[in-house]
Amino acid sequence: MSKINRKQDALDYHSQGRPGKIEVIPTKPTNSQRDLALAYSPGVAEPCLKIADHKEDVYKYTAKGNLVAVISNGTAVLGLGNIGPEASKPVMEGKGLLFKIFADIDVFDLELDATNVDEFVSIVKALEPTFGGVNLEDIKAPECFEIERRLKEVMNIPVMHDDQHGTAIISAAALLNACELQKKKIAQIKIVVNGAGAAAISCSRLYISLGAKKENLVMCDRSGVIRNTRENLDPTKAEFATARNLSTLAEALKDADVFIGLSSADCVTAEMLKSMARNPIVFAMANPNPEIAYELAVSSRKDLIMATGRSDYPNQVNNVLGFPYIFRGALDVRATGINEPMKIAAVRAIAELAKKSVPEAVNMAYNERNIKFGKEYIIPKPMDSRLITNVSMAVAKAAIDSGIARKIITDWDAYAEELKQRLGGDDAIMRAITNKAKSDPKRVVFAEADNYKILKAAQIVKDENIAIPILLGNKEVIQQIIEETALELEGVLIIDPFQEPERMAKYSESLYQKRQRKGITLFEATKLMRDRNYFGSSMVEFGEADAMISGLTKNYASTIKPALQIIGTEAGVNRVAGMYMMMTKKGPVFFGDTTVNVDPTVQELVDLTLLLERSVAKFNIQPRIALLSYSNFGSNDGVVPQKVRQAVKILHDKHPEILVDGEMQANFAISNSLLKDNFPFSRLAESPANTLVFPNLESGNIAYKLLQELGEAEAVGPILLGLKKPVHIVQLGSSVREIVNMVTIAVLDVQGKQAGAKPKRTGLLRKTSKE
Ligand SMILES: NC(=O)C1=CN([C@@H]2O[C@H](COP(=O)(O)OP(=O)(O)OC[C@H]3O[C@@H](n4cnc5c(N)ncnc54)[C@H](OP(=O)(O)O)[C@@H]3O)[C@@H](O)[C@H]2O)C=CC1
Ligand SMILES: CC(=O)C(=O)O
Ligand SMILES: [Mg+2]
Repeated sequence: MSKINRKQDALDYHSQGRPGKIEVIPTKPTNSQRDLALAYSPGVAEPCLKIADHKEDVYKYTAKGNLVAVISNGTAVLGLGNIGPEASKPVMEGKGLLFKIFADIDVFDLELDATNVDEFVSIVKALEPTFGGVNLEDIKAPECFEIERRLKEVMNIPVMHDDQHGTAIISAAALLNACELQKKKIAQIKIVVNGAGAAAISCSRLYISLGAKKENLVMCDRSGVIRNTRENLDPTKAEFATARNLSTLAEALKDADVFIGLSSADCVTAEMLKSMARNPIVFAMANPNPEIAYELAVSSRKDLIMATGRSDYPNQVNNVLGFPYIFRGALDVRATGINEPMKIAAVRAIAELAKKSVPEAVNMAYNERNIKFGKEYIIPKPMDSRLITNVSMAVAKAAIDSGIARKIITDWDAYAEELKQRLGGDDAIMRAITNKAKSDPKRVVFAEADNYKILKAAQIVKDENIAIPILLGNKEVIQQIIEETALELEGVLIIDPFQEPERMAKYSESLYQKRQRKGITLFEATKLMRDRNYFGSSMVEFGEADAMISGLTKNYASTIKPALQIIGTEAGVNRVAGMYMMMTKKGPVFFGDTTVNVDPTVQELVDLTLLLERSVAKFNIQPRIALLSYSNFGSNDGVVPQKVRQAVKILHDKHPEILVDGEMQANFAISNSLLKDNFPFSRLAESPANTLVFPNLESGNIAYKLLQELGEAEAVGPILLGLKKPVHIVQLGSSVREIVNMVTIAVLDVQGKQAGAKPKRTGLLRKTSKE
């Protein structure tokens, strides 16, 4: 069941919404007649003429310099074999996605119906005017060698067959580090390479150029050990044919120090590994499944270092660690190719990075306390944001030093900064937030667990280790949905309030104690407790869960009421509020209040601003707050501008340490220059606001919904602010992704509250002065 389910998830991931994984997005304004006249005819003729005069200007006026072609003919797709160009497209789109998120490189993936070498070479050669670089991918050996050699000869842009050189670079970095840890000298190690294709041949060549001895290397293909007595060997296999009297992989592995697998799944046994020399190194890199399963390998002996190509085990030796950064460095200096010094520089940079102390973000990303150089960390993790600076800069320097750069970098600090900036953006923050949640997952009770979307979200947060779900509802109904939809929620606690008389009584009594002077009798409290929002809130109140998620099937008011009655507000806060984190192209922007306070007074606006300020700071973001209206600093005298102006005055007087200003119009708040040019005195003149306080619920609510629906931003929220313990309410009809995001926020909220983060300032409160 589990496999079917995972497979279906992968299919859904690719097919849902816009099919596939990538799209093309314009980078210039396109909203007026003038824009179009510039973008296309007649304006476009001007850059055409410039480029016609001076070809190099193509880098100045077009996207060529940041555009890489990922090209395959589908003849060696992962370890799946010759499955054809169409079937290779998901992998190529996947590479496009990785190029973009890890190095901000744009990709067109091109799947060619061309297995003939001449035809393939002539098609790719003709593409040179379009691209800044070419990543050849999943093209089988031996054709791939000739294809790459010929293209490098005739093209003047970087061309790299990644299965050859990317794999060689990454695995060489890992091999150098593994040798160091196992106290082996590269010149002496006995290496067995299983596979004699694109990856295996290039890896072997690179190991030799780093000091390994060809006579110590034995290579195998499907027919076993490649011996120099074999007939009709193609020249690349012949290069590694051995004179030793060996025929099978099992024989070759006896007393070997290193196993390099670049072949196919499950062709190595535990017995074979047991026969290797002491402290062996095993890189089983076939994708998607390695030559020997990770668990089987590590249980075969204790002294080995084990790596695979997979992301779900330690030591992922996968070319994703290299290609984004190698091309980034090559493009940035407009290198004419990717040569040996650039490859060696990448090897060294990757190997060295693994020995440096790991930033907290990387520990968080992998939910580990202290990742450090050792047998289970021989190579950096793909989510390590230092890769872009360390590897790209090393590659760029090597290109300049070896004389193949057409653009010289002189200010390396500025280049490092530029590289870091490329990793910004909305996904980066959501990834960081998710990683923080994973570092210390919490128990989250789902009040509406008899709903497929909720169960699906529970499955995801469980699988991703974001939270420990607790499901509330009728057990049979929940089990039935789980079975019908093939979800995997074994071991997850399901609680049916009706089967919990003791809890019911305890919670009802507590509610009665809290509300007896507000019109609730014990009978009524018992009746209310049948509502799972009351029951779930009580679990949170009694510490039997850390947070509750609800609201998918009920309106906001009826979900928030139980939380307010049972849990109540933080000390000093007498009014909760709702905030959205809008993931915009300019980064995250926080909106408040979007869900609770209909028409706040001046003081309530002040309180709301303080609550938002504290909440945004918890995301490790310095809040830059604009109080919005339809007027700029007194330019209009309406009731709303006046209210906002007064709130700003109070904030400036009483909280001068907060970066807040207003009243101002929304475009002035978020523009880079409008405020500076027109109101240079503003406290926000230097850079745009990231937190927007709306004058009333209407405007906040309309603004976020418009942005969301127009596809301008993903909305994460509403994040309920001001409750003593975390209850978060998703919007009626939210998507699974939105629910998962909300759970992530809820876990973060628990972490913040449990860390004893005492409010620096109280939020929506009137008791500020007493605190
Ligand atoms: N982790 C990573 O980053 C990367 C991993 N890989 C993996 O490496 C593998 C090979 O890819 P690539 O070189 O591009 O493909 P190729 O098609 O060019 O080469 C495949 C080679 O593997 C050999 N082979 C296949 N099955 C076996 C087996 N059971 N025993 C011995 N040899 C076998 C083939 O032998 P024969 O010549 O007899 O047909 C051939 O030599 C794939 O699984 C791929 O996923 C590739 C690139 C990067
Ligand atoms: C990772 C990769 O490129 C492959 O397996 O082919
Ligand atoms: Mg590949």
